[in-house]
Amino acid sequence: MTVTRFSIKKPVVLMYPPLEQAFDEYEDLEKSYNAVVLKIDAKNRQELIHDLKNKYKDYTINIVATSGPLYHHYGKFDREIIDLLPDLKAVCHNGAGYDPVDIDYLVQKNIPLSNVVGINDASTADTNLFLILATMRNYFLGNKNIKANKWRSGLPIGNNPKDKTLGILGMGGIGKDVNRRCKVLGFEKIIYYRRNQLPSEEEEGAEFVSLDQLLAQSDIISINLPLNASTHHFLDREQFEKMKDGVILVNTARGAVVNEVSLMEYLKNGKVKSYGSDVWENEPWHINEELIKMENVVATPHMGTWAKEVIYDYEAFQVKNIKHFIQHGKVLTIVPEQQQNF
Ligand SMILES: O=CC(=O)O
Repeated sequence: MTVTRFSIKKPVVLMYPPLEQAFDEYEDLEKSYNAVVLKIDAKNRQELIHDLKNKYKDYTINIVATSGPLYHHYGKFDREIIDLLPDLKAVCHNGAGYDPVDIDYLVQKNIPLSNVVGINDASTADTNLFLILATMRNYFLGNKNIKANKWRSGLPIGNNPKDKTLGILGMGGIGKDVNRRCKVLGFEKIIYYRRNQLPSEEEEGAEFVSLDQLLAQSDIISINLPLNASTHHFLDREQFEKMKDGVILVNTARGAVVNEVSLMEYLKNGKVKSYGSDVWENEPWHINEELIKMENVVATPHMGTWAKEVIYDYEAFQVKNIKHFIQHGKVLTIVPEQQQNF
């Protein structure tokens, strides 16, 4: 297939690495959409800035394909980088959470940003479920014990979901999938908090409560809020004080939704019994080592979407957004901050 009616005649797509799976989709972008795909190979932010000023200076880069790992290599896709791209018309992010991109600056510049919607829900909820069970039943300590030839010696006894209340903080796509999975585990009650109550068919049996009620009633709190300016350190001392003694926290959202320094105090004094998390403030290179090494912390390195099928679908979805923009001058899944403008 050759697409002929472009709203951008000679699209140039700058790609932040790494491409893991959907090579065929990117090839099609080059073949059928007449696009030039530039794959960044800079080793760090300084090199990237140097390349944008020199190696790529003669390209009219219209679209940038960003990804979570870009942040690991180059830091935020922010004003400093965006200002080096005078022909930029759209940014298509390969991820549901787009905190590695400076959305405020894109809003100011009227440049649309798309993210990936829906694809990561089930896979992240699976990780959530793993962390809930690992923390409630101490499977992670059991794993350590048996490898040290200690069987159950010194292994604290776990708890079942029976008689327990699970609180889901943030009931978007992932929160809803957590609810579906946890319903079969036999919790006494599943409650949730979000800005607005969901229609009952989307609640699927979970009960809408206020934030304070959720903090006070939950035995396990599942954190499923996106990270943005209003959710940064959403859980801090004030909220920990309102929780039940011995509460368990599980986080597959973003590390910085929790103030990790305060959390450590509450993990040490036992108010928080354990913390299961896939996400960390300042991941991946500057995570709080003291926190991840604590006995009552189950830590995984952001594996919520780390499944071959999800990565392929993410990349293919990103390409779909790019193609749509090339053809129609619009992205398919504009982020909430820009929904009124595009
Ligand atoms: O963390 C995963 C994502 O934002 O897609």
